[in-house]
Amino acid sequence: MEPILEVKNLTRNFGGLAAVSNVSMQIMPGELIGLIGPNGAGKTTLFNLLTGVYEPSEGLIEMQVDGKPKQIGGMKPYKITNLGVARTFQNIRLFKSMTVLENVEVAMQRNIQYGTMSAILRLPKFYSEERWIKEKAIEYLKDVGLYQKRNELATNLPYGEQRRLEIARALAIQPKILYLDEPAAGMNPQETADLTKLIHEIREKYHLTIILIEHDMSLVMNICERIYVLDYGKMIANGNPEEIKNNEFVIKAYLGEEI
Ligand SMILES: Nc1ncnc2c1ncn2[C@@H]1O[C@H](COP(=O)(O)OP(=O)(O)OP(=O)(O)O)[C@@H](O)[C@H]1O
Repeated sequence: MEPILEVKNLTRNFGGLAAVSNVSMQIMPGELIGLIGPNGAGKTTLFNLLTGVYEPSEGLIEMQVDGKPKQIGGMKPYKITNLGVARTFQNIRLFKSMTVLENVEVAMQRNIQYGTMSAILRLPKFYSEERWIKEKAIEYLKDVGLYQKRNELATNLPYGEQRRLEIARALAIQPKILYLDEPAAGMNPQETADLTKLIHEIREKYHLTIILIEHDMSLVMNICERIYVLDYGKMIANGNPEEIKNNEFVIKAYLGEEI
């Protein structure tokens, strides 16, 4: 099997600072990967490179598209989205004055505008685009457990549910790869446990490859099969949770912190 994503010697400089420095990664389809590292290690910058927000200073990002590797480093974000890449953000980005359902519908409409939903072309004529969007949006809301709240304003949802809504919006892109930036931030232990279950469920149902940045180590160690560790822009380790917990470079990088 070929990797769905391969990062080769990726570097991003900001002035004199290499926020991401000579990073390489190989991600297989269906993997659930953790990306960890102390504050300022370069995790968000790496996500921004992978999703087209930043252009690489050096290096390649190759994604498997139609059976061959395509260089996506430096492509516009919407083009990368089109290839089946979705993300959620550290600071939640919902349309707060829209309902929960409308938030997902809007994400789907955008996707259609960009022409990625070829499925819609195969619909019978009487089956309107609008109806199809609504049905799919409802399905995503059911997936994340927000169906009962579909008519509430997004802004009125508790924090943990807003994060779930972000995941529903990301699913509306119909992604192959899903990046989650600190999905458990601000969640209580019960919400975090529910989120863990949700991440597993959506991975199975939609055959996703998931890469998540997370400071909650118990979550990372619990659900990730493999973990990459960044420190000062460099990838210092890569392995399964047990290997990472016992890695001397990782222990040093997190000195004084609980791993
Ligand atoms: N647009 C930018 N311009 C200049 N410096 C930047 C920019 N974005 C990030 N940096 C710097 O790059 C380094 C890595 O930052 P980044 O936000 O990627 O780290 P992080 O691992 O996501 O941190 P955290 O866990 O605190 O979110 C930091 O030193 C940061 O100040």
